[in-house]
Amino acid sequence: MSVLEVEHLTKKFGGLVAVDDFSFEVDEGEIVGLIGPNGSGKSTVFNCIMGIYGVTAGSIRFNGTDITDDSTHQVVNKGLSRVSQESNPIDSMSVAGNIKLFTLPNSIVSLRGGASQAEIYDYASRIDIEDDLQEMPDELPHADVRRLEIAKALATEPELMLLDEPFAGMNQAEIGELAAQIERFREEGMTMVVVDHNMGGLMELVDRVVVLNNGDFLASGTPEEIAEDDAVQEAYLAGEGL
Ligand SMILES: Nc1ncnc2c1ncn2[C@@H]1O[C@H](COP(=O)(O)OP(=O)(O)OP(=O)(O)O)[C@@H](O)[C@H]1O
Repeated sequence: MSVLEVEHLTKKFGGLVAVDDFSFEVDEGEIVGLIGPNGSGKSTVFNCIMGIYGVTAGSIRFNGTDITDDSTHQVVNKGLSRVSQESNPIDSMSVAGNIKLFTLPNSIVSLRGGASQAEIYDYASRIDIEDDLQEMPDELPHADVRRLEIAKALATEPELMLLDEPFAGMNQAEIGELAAQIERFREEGMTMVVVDHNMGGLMELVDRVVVLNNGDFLASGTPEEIAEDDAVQEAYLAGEGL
């Protein structure tokens, strides 16, 4: 069954068409790679799914329910979470505090709530930063700051996680470790869409790759098929290559 169905999605910024009648689906338990050259619309697709941008046209369904016009808060409550390209921890709060913030009820009148220490430890240990819980974010190495972003997303208990360039700035060993952790999330039952510029960290990880070019669907297939696809090669020729 499809967990996520994006149909004929279009997003315009003034006269600029960032996403142009783009459709794709994600099945339960899949890890799908969403790739495309710089500026092809990948992050905009994620922002539309998460209710951060209103869509110009098209529809988005999650577990069969229309979420096209939902707010971000509603989308997260339904079981979707996004790890953004930028890390934005609150530097005056510990790693544990940053994770807890994502578990607090979204209401100004709530005085209680949020995850217990044991739950926070559990979220952190799923991405191997449980030893960093008392650290401040600006004391952490880059890879752990990125892992904190993932822990924050895990803290909303997502069924489907959207990861925007999770491997950016990581060295080969860190990429391998993170890929193994993402694989573990799948074994725990999570479905994922991973955005990247190229196939680098994705080749071994994803079941299927969807390629965006100029905001439009270009190709879909296994990583091997996509690596050999002539249209994809051509789209990347002007850029950094696959
Ligand atoms: N908030 C915005 N306002 C205006 N234009 C935007 C906005 N967000 C994105 N765009 C434009 O939409 C197009 C798609 O951008 P987007 O960031 O989605 O691409 P991308 O594939 O994620 O790129 P990258 O790989 O470089 O992150 C680009 O031309 C970008 O300049």
